Amino acid sequence: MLYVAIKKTFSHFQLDVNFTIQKGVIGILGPSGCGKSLTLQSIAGLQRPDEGVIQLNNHLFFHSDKRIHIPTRHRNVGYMFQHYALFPHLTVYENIAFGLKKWPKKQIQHTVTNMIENIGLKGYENHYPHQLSGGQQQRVALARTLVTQPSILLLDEPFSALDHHTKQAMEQQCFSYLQQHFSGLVLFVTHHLEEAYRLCDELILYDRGRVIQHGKKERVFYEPENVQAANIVGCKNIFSCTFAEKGEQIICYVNGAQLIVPAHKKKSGATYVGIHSHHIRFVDDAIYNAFSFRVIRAVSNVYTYDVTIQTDHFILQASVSEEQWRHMHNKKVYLPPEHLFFLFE
Ligand SMILES: Nc1ncnc2c1ncn2[C@@H]1O[C@H](COP(=O)(O)OP(=O)(O)OP(=O)(O)O)[C@@H](O)[C@H]1O
Repeated sequence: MLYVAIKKTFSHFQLDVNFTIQKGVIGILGPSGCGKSLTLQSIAGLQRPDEGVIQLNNHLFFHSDKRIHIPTRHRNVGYMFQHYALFPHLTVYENIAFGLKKWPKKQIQHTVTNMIENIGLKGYENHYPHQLSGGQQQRVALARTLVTQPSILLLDEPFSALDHHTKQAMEQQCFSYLQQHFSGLVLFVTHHLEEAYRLCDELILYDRGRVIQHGKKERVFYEPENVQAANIVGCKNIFSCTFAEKGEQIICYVNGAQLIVPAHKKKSGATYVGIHSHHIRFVDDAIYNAFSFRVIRAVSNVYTYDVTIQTDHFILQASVSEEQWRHMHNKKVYLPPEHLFFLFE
């Protein structure tokens, strides 16, 4: 269990966050400069908050009222970031063994050899960092972090300096290694939405130094609380609306158009409605939520098209497959009620 409730003020920025996480891989997502790294640095003991509490299991790292601020070396935290430097004059073996100096020699040898095998670098023990690829260096960095058996792992965009292919391979290796060999909490900062969805169990969304939503990843992605949260999880269709309840349904009015939403999705006080671009469908016809449209713009990606379409009432961004793209032109655009969600401002 990790409990974080801290405040830190700089002249131009204020961090004021509060969250508790129990277990698993937790992602922190948010725009640049919203306080993600500052949070990780505070947990690691590299930044001292102005006030608050940080506690990992029974270990109090920081408590401003009690004047407790445990130094980094006594927190048993593994911290890995983008430009994590290996010692250039030490071999792979020596880099990984660096933090174990106080251990018995035999145990060091056993642990480091095992670790090198686990990260797939057997045979590279005597190589120096400059003799390794970026992905291999990052694996050594991860091994060096994990070999000390930290109670929590803090990952601050650790793979973002790698090329796309290496990054994906590293991610997969890293997280399957963690699944098998690491039972502690992992707190993972990323800008990458798909990465966050793939790798994390829970997500914490940040905006301007505050937590704006925290929950299971599916819930955060598919039921964002407010407009800012919807933006962070990549929702491109957000409309100001009013609505009226009618039995099992809600009629939602957007620029004069009516959208039907199931009543259980009601959120009192919400003033926006949203839908993800990949949930938009194209149909021959439907009783409701279907509109004639024209395509304003289409951008071809490797496997999909990002299409901007105009109806009489609103402009929509849809993400469609090549197959859908070929057959959509004589159809109507359809906003499935089950995929619409209400948002607070
Ligand atoms: N030591 C410092 N002195 C002054 N301001 C700081 C310091 N450290 C961080 N900040 C400010 O705190 C804010 C949050 O920084 P932080 O590095 O946590 O952002 P971030 O969310 O990790 O951003 P990014 O995604 O771009 O890495 C920024 O405005 C930054 O300038």
